[in-house]
Amino acid sequence: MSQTLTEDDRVGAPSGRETVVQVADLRRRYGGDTGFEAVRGVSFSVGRGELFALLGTNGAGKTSALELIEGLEAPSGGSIRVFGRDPYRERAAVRPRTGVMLQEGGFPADLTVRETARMWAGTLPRPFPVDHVLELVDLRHRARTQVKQLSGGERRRLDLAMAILGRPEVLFLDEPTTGLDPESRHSTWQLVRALLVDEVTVLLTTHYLAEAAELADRLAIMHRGRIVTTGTVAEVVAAHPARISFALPDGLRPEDLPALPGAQPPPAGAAPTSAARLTLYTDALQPALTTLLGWANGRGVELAGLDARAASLEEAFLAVAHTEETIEGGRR
Ligand SMILES: Nc1ncnc2c1ncn2[C@@H]1O[C@H](COP(=O)(O)OP(=O)(O)OP(=O)(O)O)[C@@H](O)[C@H]1O
Repeated sequence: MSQTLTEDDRVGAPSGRETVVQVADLRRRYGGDTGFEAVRGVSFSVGRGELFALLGTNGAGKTSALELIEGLEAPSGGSIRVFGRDPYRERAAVRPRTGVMLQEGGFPADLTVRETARMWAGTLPRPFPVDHVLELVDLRHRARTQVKQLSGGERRRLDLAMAILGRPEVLFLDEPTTGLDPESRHSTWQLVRALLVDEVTVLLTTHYLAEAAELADRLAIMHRGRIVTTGTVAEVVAAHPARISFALPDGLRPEDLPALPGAQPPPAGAAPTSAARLTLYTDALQPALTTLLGWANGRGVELAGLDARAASLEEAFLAVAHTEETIEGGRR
């Protein structure tokens, strides 16, 4: 059942770019009408040349949503448009313009890397030269190696090569750097950045928050089938309190400290603070720090190991993972 997009849904991506992917109230139910609903009303849009990251706890519904947007299945509710078309019903028109990197590539194990790439290139209307793509993912030196002899990380890079071989305008990357060593992960990020410069639109799922922080123009954090929070990395992080931690000077108790501006309780999922090292939370970091340092200077005490920082994406993620409350359909 497909739901019609409202006028509001048709507006461009928040960045002001042309909207390439538009998802409205997307739903996916496994096992018929009474089965489990893995995606429960997800809405977002992605502009041309933008990278949108779908983050979430295990089983949050990221892959289930991504597969629908790739056009592999029809949604049980809601609507998807890729280049203004339905990726499932109009698959023949949409598929040649997309590149898909699934969690498991599943290429024949007995073929070599180059044979695999040539075979795949043969199915595409205007592929890049095979060796150029193998070079991009640093597999040229493995071109004569059978797929079954590749390491896990090399297979992942072959999956990426196959996803970009057809010069896609939209690229779906489902956990593209899982199993890659740090160097390969960084080269994959560089490659993705180069694709973004070329105006390729990317939808990414990842468990590496650093990857999302590095690459994403905007992101959504999913939990139990819904988007709980969405925005740029800075927007998502700004909704969570900053942290100040230090060793409590000898002879002082937490009650002796001044009241800090914007003081907040510890967020859900925060590590417990120890008696020796105090951690305080505030949504007004600069005034809180000024108050604390003024107090310490006035008393002539040193706050050993003082550390003050804005919330990280990881803290925002942990808070989401611990919350039961969700915003229906997400914010845009
Ligand atoms: N074919 C299926 N039949 C029934 N339930 C399924 C099926 N595929 C996935 N699910 C369920 O749907 C939910 C969402 O799974 P999905 O793989 O989309 O989550 P995810 O966010 O991608 O998780 P992960 O981070 O672990 O990859 C899970 O509870 C999962 O068990």
